[in-house]
Amino acid sequence: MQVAAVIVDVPARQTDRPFSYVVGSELSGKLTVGMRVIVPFGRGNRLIQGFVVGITEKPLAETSKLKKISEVQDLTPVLNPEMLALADWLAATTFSFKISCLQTMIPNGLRGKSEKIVRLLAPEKVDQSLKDFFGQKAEQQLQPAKLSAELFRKLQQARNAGSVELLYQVKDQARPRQVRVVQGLLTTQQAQALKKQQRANAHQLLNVLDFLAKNPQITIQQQQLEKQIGVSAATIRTAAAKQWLKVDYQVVKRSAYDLTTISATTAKKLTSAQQQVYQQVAAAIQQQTATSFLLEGVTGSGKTEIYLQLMAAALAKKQNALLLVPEISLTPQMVAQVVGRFGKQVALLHSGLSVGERLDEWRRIENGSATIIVGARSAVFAPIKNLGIIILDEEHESSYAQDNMPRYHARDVALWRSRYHHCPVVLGSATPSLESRARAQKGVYHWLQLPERINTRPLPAVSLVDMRQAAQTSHDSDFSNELLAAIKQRLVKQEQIILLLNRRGYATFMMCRQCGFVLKCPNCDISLTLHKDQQVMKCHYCGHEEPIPRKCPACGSLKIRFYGTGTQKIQEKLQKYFATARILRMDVDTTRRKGAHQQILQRFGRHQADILLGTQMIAKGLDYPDVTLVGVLNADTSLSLPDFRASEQTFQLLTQVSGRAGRAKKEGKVIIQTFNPQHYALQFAKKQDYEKFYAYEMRLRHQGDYPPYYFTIQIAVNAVSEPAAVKYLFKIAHELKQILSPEAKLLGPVPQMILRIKNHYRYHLIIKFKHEPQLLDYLHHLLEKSQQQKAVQLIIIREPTNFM
Ligand SMILES: Nc1ncnc2c1ncn2[C@@H]1O[C@H](COP(=O)(O)OP(=O)(O)OP(=O)(O)O)[C@@H](O)[C@H]1O
Ligand SMILES: [Zn+2]
Ligand SMILES: [Zn+2]
Repeated sequence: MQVAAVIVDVPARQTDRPFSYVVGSELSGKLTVGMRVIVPFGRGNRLIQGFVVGITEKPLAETSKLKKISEVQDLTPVLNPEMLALADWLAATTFSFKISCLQTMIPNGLRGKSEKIVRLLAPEKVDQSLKDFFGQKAEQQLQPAKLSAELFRKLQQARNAGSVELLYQVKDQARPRQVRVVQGLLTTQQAQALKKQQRANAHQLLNVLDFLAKNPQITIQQQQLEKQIGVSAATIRTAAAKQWLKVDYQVVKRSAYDLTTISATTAKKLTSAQQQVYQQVAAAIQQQTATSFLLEGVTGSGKTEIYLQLMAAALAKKQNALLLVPEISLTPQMVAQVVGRFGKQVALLHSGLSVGERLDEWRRIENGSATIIVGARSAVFAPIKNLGIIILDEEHESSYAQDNMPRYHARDVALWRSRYHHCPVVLGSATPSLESRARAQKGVYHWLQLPERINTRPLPAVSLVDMRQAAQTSHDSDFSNELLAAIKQRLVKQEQIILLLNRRGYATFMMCRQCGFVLKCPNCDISLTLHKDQQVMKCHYCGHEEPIPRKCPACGSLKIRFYGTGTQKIQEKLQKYFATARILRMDVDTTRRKGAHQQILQRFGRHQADILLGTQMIAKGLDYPDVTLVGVLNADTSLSLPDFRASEQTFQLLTQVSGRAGRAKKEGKVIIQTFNPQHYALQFAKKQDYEKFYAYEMRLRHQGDYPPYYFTIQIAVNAVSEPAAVKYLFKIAHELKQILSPEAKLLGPVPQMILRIKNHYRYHLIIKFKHEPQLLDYLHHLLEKSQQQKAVQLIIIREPTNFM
């Protein structure tokens, strides 16, 4: 008898292991490892999705108590052996549930959503309200939240009485896309005859019939007919009923990009500096060695062109290539470059795609019709076979680390896959993370450098404006006179400007000047941000919204003020200063709509706007020749965070955004406004001197026993009850003290920077260590035991991106 080991879709500690199911004879030969199945689970035998991770033969006697697989969802496995092995590794190293790892590897569209269905068994036994609920149908989807309490109670009673049955159904979230196509059934004469008889009274319909008759071979999308000839769907229905035309369905592939708008590009002749870098990596592609390269190249040094030619080298060997970019660098420019070079063999995976588009791209990768894959973090799991090279651009970006389970870093996964495929990895950045740079220095990574811009273009001159002094001469606390003058100058010369302000919204908090009251989120310990365009106060942590108060909620005074500055307010001010300037704003609020992000950048790229104002979204990857001024309104936002990486991230952000200026013929200039002009991160950013920054920061990290000198693990607990969280974490701290060696350091337990989010209290501790052979076992054991802690959530994060 065949028995399958199945990881079920119940993300919990208790169920984090394979369950055994009998493979019925009807499935024998059809089921293989890596397929999705539907299985009954638990006492109620509800149907849920699972992944087959093993199949064995067992004597019949041993299988009598086992449940049977209900359904197989795939004809071919969705997870190949590489992905299954990767999931094992990922679950173990990131303290994650196996099911979470498996699901991360497949597109959302294939993640089965379990639906509750109620079926009416005995219509004669139920009352009118239930009959109305079912209407003409025998089955209805059950969404308790959408039912009245009364109706829900009646359904339960009917279920107990046996007149209604409760079922579970698992469905893929996306299906192949189908469109309606139309084909004519009349000859030209027949269509003309109808016209004469005026039988078809609608003028447009006659045109349609005429068109179809003249093109007997054509099947045309109904939507297209509706748009081009202006015929309505109803008219087409009528015509179909009269057998004048035929309406059918056709499966079409959704596309992640529009090939018609992208022009082909050819390889540039590499400069000798580029050539040197290229040759070393190309040699590793040829020899199929899993070498890891750190490519440290200043902004505008031509890293992208090297990536493109390395991918071409892999293709020439009949191998495939993976290019990872931070979400926000997936700009129209990047897409145009890669698609322009490689055409329709490119697959794109990014969050702007619909569930269906993503699924179609994934299928193209899986069946080998896409050979070049470009995508953000999760694309590191793309089911590419025969990888020839992996490139991770802007490797220092924190968006490569996922902050919910599985808490993986795309860089680590890329390194794992490179070993699996025996192919090189290139980690590229103008400002590498300290970790990567330290590894390069130790020889763990092969270190490649591009110290100059293409054509020895100079890096832009950077000046710091001390906002403490500026306040004495400028009336505006957001804009110094220098910055305003520089903007004006560029506008006159019809050059472009990029402005960075790392805060969205209008004003960051509301305070009462009478009593000092600050309006906070009811669910989180954080003040609410004013969003003027939507006329609400918003919490940026939980999404809570409430009306803008007209008087103080505490004392009733009318003397309330909105303080702090967000992108909306800056946009308003800019427009006042420069009435005719065309300003684009790019932040979470303006890019929510699908494709909005692309549209904004396209308009800016075509020079249909003068100023691009935005949050850190605008800092990376942009390459526009007319941008000659970059302004940073408040460089201190990220500097003031209580985190050991605050300086590093500030330096990286400032260097990246500065690098947008003066990339072509015209000289670039950067103005950074700050209240901390003496801070080393700002001083080194001013000089754009990564080397000095690195040396200085490493010294501090060494003194403070921080990464990359120490490994770190964060243990966080969340609970509705604050004492429960505290008590649990102190118990863990106590146990840790018993097992850790004197060399290891324990920070905390302390409250996290924001103590309460979504009504959960958050405490954490940090372990810094070099070599603790017992620690990982203890942590796995701790997670195992944590299932008894129902009211407290335990989260273990290896190498957290911050200590907040
Ligand atoms: N070999 C070459 N000859 C001529 N122009 C080149 C060459 N290589 C790159 N360029 C051009 O130089 C500019 C900068 O290159 P690119 O955008 O690749 O830099 P980058 O290193 O990726 O920069 P960043 O880190 O700032 O994104 C681009 O406009 C690119 O087209
Ligand atoms: Zn008040
Ligand atoms: Zn909130």
